[in-house]
Amino acid sequence: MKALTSSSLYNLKPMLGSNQPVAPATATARMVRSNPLVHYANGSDSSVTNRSQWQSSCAILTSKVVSQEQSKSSVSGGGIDHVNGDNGVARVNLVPIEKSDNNNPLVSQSHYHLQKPLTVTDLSPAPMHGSNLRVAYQGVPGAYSEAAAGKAYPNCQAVPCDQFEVAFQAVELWIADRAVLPVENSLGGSIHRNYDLLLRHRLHIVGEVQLPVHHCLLALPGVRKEFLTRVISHPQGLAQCEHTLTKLGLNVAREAVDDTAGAAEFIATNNLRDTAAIASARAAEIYGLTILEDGIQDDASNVTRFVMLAREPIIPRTDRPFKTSIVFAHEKGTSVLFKVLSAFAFRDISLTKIESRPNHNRPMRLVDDANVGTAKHFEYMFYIDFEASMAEPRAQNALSEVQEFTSFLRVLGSYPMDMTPWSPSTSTSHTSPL
Ligand SMILES: O=C(O)C(=O)Cc1ccccc1
Repeated sequence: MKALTSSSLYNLKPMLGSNQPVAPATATARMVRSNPLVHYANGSDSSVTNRSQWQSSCAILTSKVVSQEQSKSSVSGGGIDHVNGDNGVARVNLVPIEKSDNNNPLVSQSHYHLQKPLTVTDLSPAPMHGSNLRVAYQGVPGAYSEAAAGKAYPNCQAVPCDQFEVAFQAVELWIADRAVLPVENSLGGSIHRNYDLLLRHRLHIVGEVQLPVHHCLLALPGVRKEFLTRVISHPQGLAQCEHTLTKLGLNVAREAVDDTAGAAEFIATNNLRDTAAIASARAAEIYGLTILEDGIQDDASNVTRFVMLAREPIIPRTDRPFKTSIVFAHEKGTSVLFKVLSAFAFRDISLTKIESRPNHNRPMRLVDDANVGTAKHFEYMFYIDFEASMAEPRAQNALSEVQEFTSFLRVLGSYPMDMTPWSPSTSTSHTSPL
């Protein structure tokens, strides 16, 4: 059960030329088969491929920030995905191939199929129901991100990756179709490192999932709490159970690892009888651990929000509630934030999130004062989520206005809101995908 690593991606890179539309699927098939895949039943994906209209409105709003990186990715990200549905990476081959010999057993049927001319049907975007969609997540089977992938795309193949960076690259290199990324938690707030990743890469948010997170304390069979000298988990897992661990008398060392299920796997693989993991009940099942304590999160309504990322944006719609995520920075100036907020308030657009984060590219603003010295202020990036679709004129107008006050503005995505009825977490919610 090996997760994708940056070195396994590196080995694939030479095969993934931008003018070789078939290569990614070949690489994927090989990679995916050697990796644990999780198949889910049913589901739907509203991804679309006819996106020229939406891209042009996106382009207006992001024209200030088109980077080299983006132009590169739009070259390799275009092509076949546009004509043949979101998952149809290898169904057509735009490179002319000589007609094959049908009687020749060496020529496979699927190869022959690639030579058929395009038809009108090929040009209409195929509805995407999540089937065969490869969703990259950080962690190993049993991780919450895997459950989030299953909730968003119930029919998907979840592709484990050893780091978030690798999950992003898996999508960029066509090894996966989506990446799933936890971005905030009801207890711990925003997961800032992941917001930074969103900015460093050019993937688009195409969906969100709110997942009730129900943590368990797991150990090898026969191990009792008194034996424990250490608890390991993802930093979010440790933070979300801090008080409960203390209440349970577990004043033992806490150690952070890359993901919750990875912690469970680590204990099982190394036969550690002095260590427990904070992870899901599903992780206990997969790695043969027992549940010492069930539901150890400090707050029963512990929810994590995940976003789904793709190479291309989806076309925003108005027939269901949409959310839009943006990030912006502004040159120094008074009341910019007030003006930005009023652009939404005047149009009755509700904000669901606003957050600032020091700007890595321009961390400091120095203000000289001859008499006193040099004042130093952090420069900030602002992240805003608002409840409107970019297909709505009020959202387009608000962003045009925001653009006037800002030096940098990027639409991270306009996507359907997760409207599933809310229920507190239960241990069964993680024994199988939702
Ligand atoms: O480590 C995991 O399982 C994750 O998916 C990240 C995470 C950790 C704790 C709560 C929510 C998500």
